[in-house]
Amino acid sequence: MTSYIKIPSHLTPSDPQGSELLARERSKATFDVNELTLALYGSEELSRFKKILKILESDPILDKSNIYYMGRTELFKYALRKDKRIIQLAATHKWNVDEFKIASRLVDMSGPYSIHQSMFLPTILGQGTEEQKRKFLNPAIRHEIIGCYAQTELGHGSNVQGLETTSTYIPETDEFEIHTPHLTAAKWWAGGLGRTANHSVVMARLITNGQDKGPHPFIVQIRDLTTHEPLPGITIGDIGPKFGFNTTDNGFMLFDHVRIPRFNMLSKFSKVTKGTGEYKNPPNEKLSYGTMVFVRSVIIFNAGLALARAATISVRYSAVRRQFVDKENPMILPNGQVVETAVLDYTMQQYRLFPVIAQAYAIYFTGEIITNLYKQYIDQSSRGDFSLLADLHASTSGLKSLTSDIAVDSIEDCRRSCGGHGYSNFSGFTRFYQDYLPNTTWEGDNYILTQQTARYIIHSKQQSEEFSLRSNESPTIFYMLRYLSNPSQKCTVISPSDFKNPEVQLAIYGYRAAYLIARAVDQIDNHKKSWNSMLVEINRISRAHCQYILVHNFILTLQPQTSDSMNEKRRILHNSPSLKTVLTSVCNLFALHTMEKNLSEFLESGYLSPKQSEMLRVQISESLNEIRPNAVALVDAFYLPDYLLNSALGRYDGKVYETMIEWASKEPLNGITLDINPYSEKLFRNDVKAKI
Ligand SMILES: CCCCCCCCCCCCCCCCCCCCC/C=C/C(=O)SCCNC(=O)CCNC(=O)[C@H](O)C(C)(C)COP(=O)(O)OP(=O)(O)OC[C@H]1O[C@@H](n2cnc3c(N)ncnc32)[C@H](O)[C@@H]1OP(=O)(O)O
Ligand SMILES: Cc1cc2nc3c(=O)[nH]c(=O)nc-3n(C[C@H](O)[C@H](O)[C@H](O)COP(=O)(O)OP(=O)(O)OC[C@H]3O[C@@H](n4cnc5c(N)ncnc54)[C@H](O)[C@@H]3O)c2cc1C
Repeated sequence: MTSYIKIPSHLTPSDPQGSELLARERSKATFDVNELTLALYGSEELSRFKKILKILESDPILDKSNIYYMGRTELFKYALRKDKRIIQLAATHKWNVDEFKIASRLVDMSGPYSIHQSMFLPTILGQGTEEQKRKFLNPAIRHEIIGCYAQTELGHGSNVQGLETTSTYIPETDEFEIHTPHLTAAKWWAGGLGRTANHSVVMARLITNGQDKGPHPFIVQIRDLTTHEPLPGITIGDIGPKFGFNTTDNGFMLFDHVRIPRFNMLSKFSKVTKGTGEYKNPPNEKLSYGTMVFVRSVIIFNAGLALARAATISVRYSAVRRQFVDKENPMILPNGQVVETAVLDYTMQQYRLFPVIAQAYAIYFTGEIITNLYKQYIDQSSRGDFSLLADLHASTSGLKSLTSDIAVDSIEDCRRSCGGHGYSNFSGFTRFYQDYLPNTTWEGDNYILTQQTARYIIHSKQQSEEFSLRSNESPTIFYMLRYLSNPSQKCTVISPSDFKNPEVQLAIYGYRAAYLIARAVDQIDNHKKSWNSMLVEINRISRAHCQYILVHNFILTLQPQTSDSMNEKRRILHNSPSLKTVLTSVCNLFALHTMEKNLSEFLESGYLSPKQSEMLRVQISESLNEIRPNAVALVDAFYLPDYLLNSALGRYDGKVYETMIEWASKEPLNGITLDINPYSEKLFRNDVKAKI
């Protein structure tokens, strides 16, 4: 890339250098970073990760050095090129789906093919018959056809039952007719639809024999495979500039009585019979919503990665950035020189950043557990057993909502913790934050999804017989019986360090969730409160329940397990006392900091007393001290390479200032000739001049 300004090469940052500061931090760690990385990824995934990183880093098409200076159209073209390149590399190196996912994660830019991979393929895989998979899935995997997922409409997104696009069965020709009856039925937002896709999953109301069977998925070819023009009767466009996600062409689409073969209704679960138009019910009504459950589970895992990334940038930068001399405890170099204090040493900075490290680990572990639960569901459902679906839907909905909310808030907190440089694109936060933001809205708005979780829990509580039955089976609500059976219990903490006891933590979280649930049920059942009037409480219930799950899963991950049930990752963790010690501090911080942030609910239930809440704060401060020497090592363990971070502030080598000035010198604005004379005639084009 061209440098437009020559920077004097003899200048270096004042001592100590960033690399020296980070090296010092790393030397303080009480555990082996490589060991923790292995415990997070496992040896197989880590070696694949390293192999793929090497390929991507050295590929000129996937070079990221220019992207901070690009406008939307240029960025979109870059994203298209990089999407094509990943597909070519996947073919050359024979990557499997997991390797493809690693590459996409490292290249880190949504693109025109992203929704093809994340929603179009999974929908056909999950909802298509074997014949449909042969026809659509195989060419789609080879990217011979490119698809999108068009569910949301201009007038409806959250309310899937309210979708207006129709798909009417025509027995005479054995076809469906897809139609947009109103402007509000225009498909809107579908990623990849605007300029790229030639096929789409279209969620439309199935009408057969005059009966409306509600939204179902259909495969519709939308563009000509040779000319790439929209097919007759279909109007398509890009929806225009957005808050972020501008490397993807989100589109709109209108249908004017477009015919597709009956074969194109994805029919793994429900069918329409040739000629008679008879409708065969699915085994579970909500199976056509299956792609959303899958993507929500991925969003939970991704929230952990997003937090890890935000924490890595801000913790490393805070170790390099120095401001003021802390007179009571000055930073002294080996040569005796007193220097300004690293901002990471200020307790306020620690209080802002270390909980983000803890959130990343907590959500990462729950993400793994949910991914496994999803796999278990897929396995069982392939044998016709859908019993896990209700619980999976409830937990993925609430956790998707909670974890993406946490991530959005913490990414912004981390950005702000980097001061002014956090506002520069070179921080690595700008597009990362903008592109992460829609996770709180897509795949179900976060407030709406909490209603799904709370309703499942409330129903379970209302039907107490079924509740005790379900609570034995359900991995997510078993705690409630224990606390509901004895509502006058009190928290046993008598000194701050008692808060470190996992049993105590679980009891506090369990009691608070059970209390909120019981109170809401009382309001609904005995005071006849409407659902709408209870929405704020309902949101609280889902959050309380999901926070319990996060804490429970973290504790579970650290508990000794039988060696049979342990995979390689857990074995590494359990065989290393130093890893367990540091992660126990991280787990405590997560549980206690989250408690403090929601303190009013814990106090209100009467389980925790004001005196105990004071002790809680003392213990949080203690946990921050425990984590301090390991802060940089804990983020290093996430193993997020510079190629992914693309951040001047979060570089592994700490060369923050050298990179800032080098990247600034490449700003194209520095290279253009400007006429700054306010009276210059050249400012106006002739047509504009004529109007003056
Ligand atoms: C080399 C190989 C190359 C190949 C490469 C492959 C690479 C693969 C890579 C894959 C990687 C994946 C990565 C993913 C990354 C993530 C990026 C994602 C990008 C996403 C872009 C955005 C897309 C979208 O947003 S699509 C649109 C999403 N829309 C929504 O989510 C709408 C939200 N609304 C709803 O879901 C519903 O309307 C709802 C749930 C709010 C209400 O539904 P309802 O029908 O009105 O139902 P209700 O009356 O409330 O409930 C009735 C009953 O049904 C239960 N229920 C509801 N939903 C479900 C469900 N989904 N599943 C199961 N059960 C459900 C509900 O609980 C009720 O039950 P009962 O109470 O028992 O009656
Ligand atoms: C970047 C991006 C990419 C997307 N990609 C796709 C895609 O590829 N395919 C696709 O089909 N869709 C896509 N979407 C659409 C997305 O799924 C919807 O925007 C999302 O489901 C929210 O629906 P909505 O826009 O209708 O919000 P609305 O439901 O209109 O929400 C507006 C407000 O009303 C509140 N609200 C609504 N109903 C209730 C209620 N019952 N109780 C309480 N509060 C309520 C919500 O909380 C929210 O605050 C994408 C969206 C974005 C931003």
